[in-house]
Amino acid sequence: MSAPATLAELGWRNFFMQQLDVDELGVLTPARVTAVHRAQLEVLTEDGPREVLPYASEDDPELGRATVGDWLLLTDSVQPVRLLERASLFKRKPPLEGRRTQLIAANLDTLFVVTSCNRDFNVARLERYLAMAADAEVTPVIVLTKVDQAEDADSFIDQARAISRDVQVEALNAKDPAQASRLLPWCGLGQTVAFVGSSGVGKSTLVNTLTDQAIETQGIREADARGRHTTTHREMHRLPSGGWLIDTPGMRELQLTDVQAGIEELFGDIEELALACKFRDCAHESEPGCAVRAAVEAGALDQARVDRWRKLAAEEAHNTATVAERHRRDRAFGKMVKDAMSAKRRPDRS
Ligand SMILES: Nc1nc2c(ncn2[C@@H]2O[C@H](COP(=O)(O)OP(=O)(O)OP(=O)(O)O)[C@@H](O)[C@H]2O)c(=O)[nH]1
Ligand SMILES: [Zn+2]
Repeated sequence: MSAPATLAELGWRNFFMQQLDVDELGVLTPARVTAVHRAQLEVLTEDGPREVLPYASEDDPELGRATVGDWLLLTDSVQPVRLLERASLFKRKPPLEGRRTQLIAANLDTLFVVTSCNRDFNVARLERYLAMAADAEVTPVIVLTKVDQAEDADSFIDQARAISRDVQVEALNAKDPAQASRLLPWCGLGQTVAFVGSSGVGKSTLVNTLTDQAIETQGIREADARGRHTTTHREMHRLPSGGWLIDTPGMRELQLTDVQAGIEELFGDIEELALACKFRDCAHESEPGCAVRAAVEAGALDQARVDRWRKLAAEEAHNTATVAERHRRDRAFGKMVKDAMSAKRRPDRS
């Protein structure tokens, strides 16, 4: 797995090549970012892995920061020369005003949107994922897992197909290598993919089946030069089929992003109705003066849509809380590191 890869194997293509001047061609080394840390980036070049300093373009400090999947141009120095324009980018607006946009992953080719043929299946959520993929300029593929456990897998497949004619749907048993291999056409040489979907839908199972090796949730164990297994921080992993899997916390949280905007867009009519409920904290169940229930009873509103809206809104409330909580913890940790670093640096300054 740590054997050097050619540029093409790393995902290099004309789109990136064209961004180099003739005089840069022989001099600068293209490098793909495989992990982002506070103080350094892990990259892969044709000659193997390297560590360089984080990079931010002066022209665009907001979006011009190198993230996982990005292409950088290097000299022998640890300071990258330039960030190449991206073919695609997953980013996320910060939940708080004034904070920087979070860059999640760059230069993905395919986003596998995974859901199961069971209660996880949710058309609205799928639509939201597809919208995110479109926004990032990445091709989405809907993957329906657990067909082996569903009595009526066809009805899920039909519903998924009905969402968009432009989106391919693959229905499979994630545990069966022969069926999982139907995703291989998207995971070929130099292709970069990622999996998104709720917890428990079979993302790890699919990756395991595709890589035919045990992958721990915390990190992928890769053999080092001596054949020892070491857990690396790498966030971009090579698949045996020649593709690259991007697996980062940000990617895993993608489902939670900008959900509020999505809910407003998909269920704006219901949210508006809810404003007319007698009680501000109306659960739209048995409260008197519930405008939402009244609309359902009058046949103006579909109960199934109301249920979907309530489930999504509840999920969003839960997720926002957990993300906010995690960010609080991250910030506390970040501060601790910063304090420790400045304590170490202080003697040199004086
Ligand atoms: N029978 C069957 N079981 C499946 C299938 N896909 C996943 N499972 C099982 O469902 C459970 C959850 O699968 P995971 O692969 O851990 O789900 P995940 O999406 O990675 O979940 P998180 O790591 O929490 O995000 C495991 O016990 C799998 O064995 C499938 O297609 N068929
Ligand atoms: Zn109500």
